[in-house]
Amino acid sequence: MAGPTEHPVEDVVAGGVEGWFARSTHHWDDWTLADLVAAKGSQRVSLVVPARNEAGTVGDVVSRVRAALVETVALVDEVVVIDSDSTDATYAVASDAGAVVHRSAEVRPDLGSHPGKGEAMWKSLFVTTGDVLVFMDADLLDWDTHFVPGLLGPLLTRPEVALVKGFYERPGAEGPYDGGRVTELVARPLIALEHPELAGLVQPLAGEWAVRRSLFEALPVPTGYAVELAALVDTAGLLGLDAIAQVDLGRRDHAHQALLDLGAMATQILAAMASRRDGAGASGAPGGSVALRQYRPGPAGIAPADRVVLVAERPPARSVA
Ligand SMILES: O=c1ccn([C@@H]2O[C@H](COP(=O)(O)OP(=O)(O)O[C@H]3O[C@H](CO)[C@@H](O)[C@H](O)[C@H]3O)[C@@H](O)[C@H]2O)c(=O)[nH]1
Ligand SMILES: O=C(O)[C@H](O)COP(=O)(O)O
Repeated sequence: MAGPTEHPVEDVVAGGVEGWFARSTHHWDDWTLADLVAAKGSQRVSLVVPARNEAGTVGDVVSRVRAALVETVALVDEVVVIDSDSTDATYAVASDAGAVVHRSAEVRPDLGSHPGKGEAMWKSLFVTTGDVLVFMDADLLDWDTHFVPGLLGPLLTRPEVALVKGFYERPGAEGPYDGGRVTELVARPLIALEHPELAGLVQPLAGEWAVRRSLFEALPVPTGYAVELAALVDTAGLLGLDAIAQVDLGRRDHAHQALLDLGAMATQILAAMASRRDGAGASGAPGGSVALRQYRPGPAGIAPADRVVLVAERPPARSVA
């Protein structure tokens, strides 16, 4: 039986997406390291790794990138871990591996502190020196250092590109290009409904992406997990779709969150898109939260489990004194 979405895709997705995909989709080995070091010139590159309780994996991420891209070739100028309120040994492990480590809450304490990945990324703008920032998750299990030069390729060689998104094969229950549960059930449907121009992005939620500082500091930044989709939507709105490119990075696997935790991530993404749709709060004051009621087994049967999901956004960093 045909499913409800099985119409010819050309009837549904604007033709512009196909053109963008053809123009703006690259492969990580389209450039050699020598090409990229030459194209980099005097620009500075910062690798930023937001990390919350990633003591088991962050050391490997830092030490491998440093060995391949800082010590062997001069492509990355600094490896900065933003410790996002970790309660484990993330700070010490990352520092021992050679990263410059900052606790998110201690960066610009005058601006206050919020929990969340987006907050850590926003705070990175105040402690990094790169003209280009490359973000990478700290919980990577199956990955390689070519992710970083791959993400830099379009930024260093195409002046019109301001944001580069990674994509990869990722082992999933539904096949290698299963985007992940929130990607398939929240992000892609939202893109279909509200931002069909972004439908060419293979992994819109990927944590591996690169951006020019001049762009990232002009964007409002959700403090939680909506930072990725918001950056895509806001970049396309500000600079147009051709400011975005994507790169096939090969294969990647990461640690998986529990379904109910992904419910909180989905809530943050839906809130950020609602604020953009309704024109309220895209650069709004911090402090917003939503009560998410979920259910778990309790001693007397099913029991509600309420969690407070933070949906605050930071204003563009360049608007902050
Ligand atoms: O409060 C937090 C939560 C997470 N992280 C770090 O952010 C990275 C990604 O977090 P994770 O919980 O592994 O995210 P995923 O479930 O894998 O979510 C995917 O989808 C999210 C929504 O787009 C992206 O933010 C992620 O990078 C992407 O991997 C990791 O290094 C975390 O340690 C923080 O720094 N602070
Ligand atoms: O990208 C996503 O959708 C989320 O990170 C969840 O991914 P997972 O289903 O592979 O855990």
